[in-house]
Amino acid sequence: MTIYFYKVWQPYGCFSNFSPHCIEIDGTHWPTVEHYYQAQKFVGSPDAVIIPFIHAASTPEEAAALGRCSNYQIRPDWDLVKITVMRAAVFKKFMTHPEIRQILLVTGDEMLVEDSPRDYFWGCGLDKSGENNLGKILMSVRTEIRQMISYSVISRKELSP
Ligand SMILES: Nc1nc(O)c(N)c(N[C@@H]2O[C@H](COP(=O)(O)O)[C@@H](O)[C@H]2O)n1
Repeated sequence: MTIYFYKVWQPYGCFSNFSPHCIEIDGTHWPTVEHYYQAQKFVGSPDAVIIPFIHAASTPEEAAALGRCSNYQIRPDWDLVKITVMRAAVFKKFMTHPEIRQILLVTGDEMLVEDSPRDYFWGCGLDKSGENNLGKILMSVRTEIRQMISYSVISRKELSP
């Protein structure tokens, strides 16, 4: 059975990048994956001054609005790096928070799909034909964490709620 997720307050809302699960990457603390992801659009760009404002945004929605503002110039290699950037952040989120790691692992081998009606890249889009790259990342993170458990890189005990 395919598992659809989208908004934070809906079932499996912890799979959304807008969920309130902080991450630390390269020594910087980010309130959500969305804050980190949106800020990375401007690393090395002429508009890098926007990064601290995205970092300080009071909600992920605000961070996303700043990151999507067409007045600011995105780094030229963004399309090449955005999947790698997103995967690193999503992996960090599920390594940091054992309670949602457990939710992810309990989905077994089910297909995970971001049910965004507008986003055909990260989600499946309105007609479900989208690329679902966020769902693919979550499934790949799930596989990686499972492998780490079987190699005992993280202990089974650590996975107990
Ligand atoms: N929960 C949620 N609410 C929204 O309004 C969304 N658009 C999304 N999708 C996420 O948006 C991010 C993509 O942003 P860009 O289009 O690249 O600026 C990404 O995190 C999607 O998962 N989710």
